[in-house]
Amino acid sequence: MFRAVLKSFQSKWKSYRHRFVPWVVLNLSKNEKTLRQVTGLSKDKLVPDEEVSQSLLRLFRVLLRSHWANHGELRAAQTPFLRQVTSDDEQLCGGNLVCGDDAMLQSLGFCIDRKPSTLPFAGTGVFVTKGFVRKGATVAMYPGTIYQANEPILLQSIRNPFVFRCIDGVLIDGNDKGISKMVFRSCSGRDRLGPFMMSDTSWLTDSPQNPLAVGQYVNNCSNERPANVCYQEYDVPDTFPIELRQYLPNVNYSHDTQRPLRCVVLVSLRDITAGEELFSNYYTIVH
Ligand SMILES: C[S@@+](CC[C@H](N)C(=O)[O-])C[C@H]1O[C@@H](n2cnc3c(N)ncnc32)[C@H](O)[C@@H]1O
Repeated sequence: MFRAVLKSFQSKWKSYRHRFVPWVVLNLSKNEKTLRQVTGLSKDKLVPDEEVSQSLLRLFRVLLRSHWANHGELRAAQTPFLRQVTSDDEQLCGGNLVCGDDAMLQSLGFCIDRKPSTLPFAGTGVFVTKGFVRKGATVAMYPGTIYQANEPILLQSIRNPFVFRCIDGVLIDGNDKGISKMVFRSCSGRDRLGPFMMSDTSWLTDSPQNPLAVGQYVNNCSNERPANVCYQEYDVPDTFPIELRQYLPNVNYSHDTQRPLRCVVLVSLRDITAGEELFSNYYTIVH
């Protein structure tokens, strides 16, 4: 009997696409109705990676332009890409600088922010605060340190509800406190390339430079509050401009990782209006 239960648990466990490890263990039998079911890994992507890239590039270009105007030291690091972004955007925006919320509203058509969840005892949640989110939009990013399947995360994972698991065993530690925070800062400092940072550490504060980087605070859906966003893996392509990587809220734990940087984005499952809280699905079963 015990063996049969264990076997069923193991097979269920293996097919989970994303999971917050401690949360799944405690809630495995709850809310079966809210499980997201997909029929194959390739079907799990709601939008193509190219669309995700386009959204990120649109936002990051606006952020870069504002950063450029406010940080004189960047001007010393002129590259053809920087020259092009600043001159293009001057024409597009008529010289008006925007940052934070405004950058998001201008480039994506909506803003998101953290606030107390509408669910009892669920702590902080993430809300659409302005504008309108169309189905299939990139609504948020899941920030944190990336651990490949064979890398040790034991200390950082103790009592940590922000450890997110992808199907290939890659883990993302999105905790913005304690040892997780120290690890992220240290890896981010290590990976800079000349004048360019390869990742953004400001998601560890109350005001992230990249306003999408709050996806770790999105709460799990329930029977009453169905999911309106879902997780989607996004491996940063080699062609992603070096000058814009400073807005990526992820960094590899190991400095010699031989694969593209893993990010996870949250994509809207339907149109979402201002005032709505975002709910994801902590469990996805791949058949
Ligand atoms: C990744 S964190 C999400 C952010 C969290 N709300 C916070 O304020 O830190 C996951 C934790 O949020 C809480 N949570 C998420 N969804 C919930 C729900 N539907 N009801 C109650 N608590 C929830 C659980 O404590 C869970 O371990």
